[in-house]
Amino acid sequence: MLCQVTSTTELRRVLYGLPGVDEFGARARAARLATRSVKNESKAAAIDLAISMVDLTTLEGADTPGKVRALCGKAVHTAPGAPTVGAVCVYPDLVKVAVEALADTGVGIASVATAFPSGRAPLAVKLADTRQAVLDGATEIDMVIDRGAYLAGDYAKVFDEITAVKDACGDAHLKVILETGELATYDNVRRASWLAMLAGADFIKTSTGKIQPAATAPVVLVMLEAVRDFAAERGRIVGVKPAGGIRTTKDALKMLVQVREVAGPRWLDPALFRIGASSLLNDLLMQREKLATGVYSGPDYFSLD
Ligand SMILES: O=C[C@H](O)COP(=O)(O)O
Repeated sequence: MLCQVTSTTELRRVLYGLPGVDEFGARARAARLATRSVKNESKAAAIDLAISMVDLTTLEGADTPGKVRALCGKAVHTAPGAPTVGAVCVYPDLVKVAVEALADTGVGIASVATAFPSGRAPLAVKLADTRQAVLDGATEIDMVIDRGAYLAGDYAKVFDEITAVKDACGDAHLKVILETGELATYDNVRRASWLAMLAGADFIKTSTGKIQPAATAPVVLVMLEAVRDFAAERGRIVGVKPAGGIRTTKDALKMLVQVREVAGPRWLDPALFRIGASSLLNDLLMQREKLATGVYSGPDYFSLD
């Protein structure tokens, strides 16, 4: 089975051949799944799984080396007996700081190369940004697609950019951010998911966290369907990363239910599902503590996200 397409004509044929998304159906199914709760006896394991899936993120203009070091400390020392997070996610110029702070911890180092968050830069600049981040030690690259080109129907340009960035990644994993809040329709979300996967994405990611709406339940559902169908039709497993506005344990656990029910249990693994979040970890740790001791320790007990 072919994972990738070999011509622009084939790319358009595959993308236009995708069935349209039943918007009402997607919203209704997402809402139905959101009413399902994780059973109490499985909750502790689900919270630990969610912790291991967090891409602990700081993407502010005011980020400092000290802030990144503190974030890395938190990524590793979550709570006694708790797993580390999946990765920290930082701007490219702070990758070296994270590499030093996370040496020998097994925590991934993700970086938002490619002129994040707008993606508005010449390809050569995006490739240089990517290569430098990888050279500095990033193990995962979160690239943004060119939404302008996508919305203008120039799928070949978006495809070529993703394949070029994938090439520049070398051994680093590539997460492709669709910025679904700017794609306007669920059909676009499905088509952009397929485009990214055909171009070689290791993960498809909803959002930069800078645009609303971000990781809504129906959008995540459409993307989970896309990776499931892509695996069935093309034989390659691609991960999913919702990001943006995910702040509570309740939201994270609802996502795990969606993952299991829509994509399948195989995706309940940090190698295939991540949650990009700047302020989710504390709530996961608080709920974990509450489950173990019966009492809330309060937000002051934990360092700030
Ligand atoms: O990639 C991750 C996002 O930037 C995080 O967004 P957030 O600050 O809303 O959690």
